[in-house]
Amino acid sequence: MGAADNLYIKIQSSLLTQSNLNSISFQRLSACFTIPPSTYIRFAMATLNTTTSPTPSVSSQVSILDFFIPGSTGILATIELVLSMNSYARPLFVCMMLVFLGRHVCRHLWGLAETCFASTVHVSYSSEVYDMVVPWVASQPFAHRARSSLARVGWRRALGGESETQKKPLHYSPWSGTFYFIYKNRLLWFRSAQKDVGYHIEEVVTVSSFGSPAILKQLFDECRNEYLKLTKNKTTIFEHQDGKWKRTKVRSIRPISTVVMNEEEKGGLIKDVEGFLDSGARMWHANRGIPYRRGYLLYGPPGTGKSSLCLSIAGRFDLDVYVLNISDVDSRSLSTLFAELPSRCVLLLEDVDAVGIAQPRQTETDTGQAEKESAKSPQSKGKLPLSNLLNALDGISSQEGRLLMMTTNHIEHLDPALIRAGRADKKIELPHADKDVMFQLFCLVFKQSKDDTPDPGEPFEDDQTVEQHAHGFAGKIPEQEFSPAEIQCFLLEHRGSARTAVEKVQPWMDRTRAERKKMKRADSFITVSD
Ligand SMILES: Nc1ncnc2c1ncn2[C@@H]1O[C@H](COP(=O)(O)OP(=O)(O)OP(=O)(O)O)[C@@H](O)[C@H]1O
Repeated sequence: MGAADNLYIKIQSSLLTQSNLNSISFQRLSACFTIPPSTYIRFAMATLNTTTSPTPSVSSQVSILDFFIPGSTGILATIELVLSMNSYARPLFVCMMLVFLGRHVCRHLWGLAETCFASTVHVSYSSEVYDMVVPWVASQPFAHRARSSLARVGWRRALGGESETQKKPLHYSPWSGTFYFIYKNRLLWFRSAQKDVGYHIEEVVTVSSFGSPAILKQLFDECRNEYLKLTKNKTTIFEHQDGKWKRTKVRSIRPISTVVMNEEEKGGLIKDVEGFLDSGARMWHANRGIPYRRGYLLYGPPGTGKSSLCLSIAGRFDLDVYVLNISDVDSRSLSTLFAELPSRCVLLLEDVDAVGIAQPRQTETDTGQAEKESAKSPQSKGKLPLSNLLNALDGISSQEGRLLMMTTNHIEHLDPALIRAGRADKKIELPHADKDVMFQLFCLVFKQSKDDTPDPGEPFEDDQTVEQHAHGFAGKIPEQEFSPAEIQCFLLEHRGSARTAVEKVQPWMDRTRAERKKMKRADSFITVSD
């Protein structure tokens, strides 16, 4: 048995003679020497069998010392171990200890220098700044060399910076660690970490540098410019997750000319929005004490272009769209979400007649009572009291300068308070297609645009021919029977030939009517059996 083994036995025997102090010392010592506990126990048992002296040894005093100065047993044991080593092992051991201690000292010194001299910018995952900074970081050479990274699918596509043809492209960003890089001749470092934000763990990234934060601001400006370049001519859509807005999609702007509707109504709407977003409008409203907000209600049957119109308006005026899903939000997150809206944006409430708002309506001031009742009633479970929504729409926390767009298929089901003037300043109906809408939809699909690649298998039809067919097409379909979505769907099936589309329209109408009848019958069957 070597000297080191003797030492374990000596110390261990003393540890076992102590009462509850022993377990503490035992663990510390075994951790210090990285000896498996089983080996330790074997030595200890052997010692117990041979050492029967009832008087406390020097080692037992060492164990008591450990109680007062934690870790002292380990240090003393290490010293004793080093002294007992042979001439080759000792320098090796000392070197290892020096490296180990050196690393600790360096880490502490670096931490101290960071605390005293470094500037840091923190960015949380839920912030839009994250989408500006992390893609920039991921595109840097140091990120490609990072040995620890996080892989994601379709991340830059969501930013609009990638062709849609790639299937599930993978993207990597540095993850879990400190990544140093040089930016404008300055040393910067990037870190990512998980932070507990109360109800969930959120990723937070930081970028730091020594000295003034000016260099970090330059970097963040660059990231922002890149982001704006990527999202130029795009409409960014935000949805809420865990009570926070999160960018979910970036779509190409839909030109307003592609939304086919009554031209007078469309022109009126564009003019109204233009006037509202005018540079002097905010001051004009403030001077007159009128809340600087505007609301629109778009109503009509499904597939008549309500959502398309909202998106086109947002694209036309370079506004982001914030989609509020009423059935998925409680009163508390509702006010946070409203407070966090930017000053110029479209707030979209789709299908406001659908589930999600608890009825009957409470008085607007009685919000607490309303919430209690909505929680009690099984039917309204998960529903938001209407009073809360109304308060959020024009309460003090509601952001000025936002455009509210509400869509519904059933205007008759809406509470008058929700669509009163001031909340819905303009009400626009999008009905089923009339002759003009059919004509325009036909031209939209069949007229050649400069970006089209002609299909060599199909005969070329010039604009005049297409218009002639369009008149024929509109003449065959009765007004107010089919939605623009249905007509568009049919036209796309025959997009190779305008002539064929006109020829096939009658069988299509018969088929669609038969399908509707079938669905109605199935619907009434379900209702009766309910
Ligand atoms: N007026 C229209 N002009 C051009 N395209 C339209 C029009 N109406 C519908 N469409 C097309 O039909 C599809 C569905 O349209 P959209 O979602 O805007 O209808 P909606 O009225 O919002 O429907 P829903 O009430 O079911 O939400 C889209 O692809 C859109 O391009």
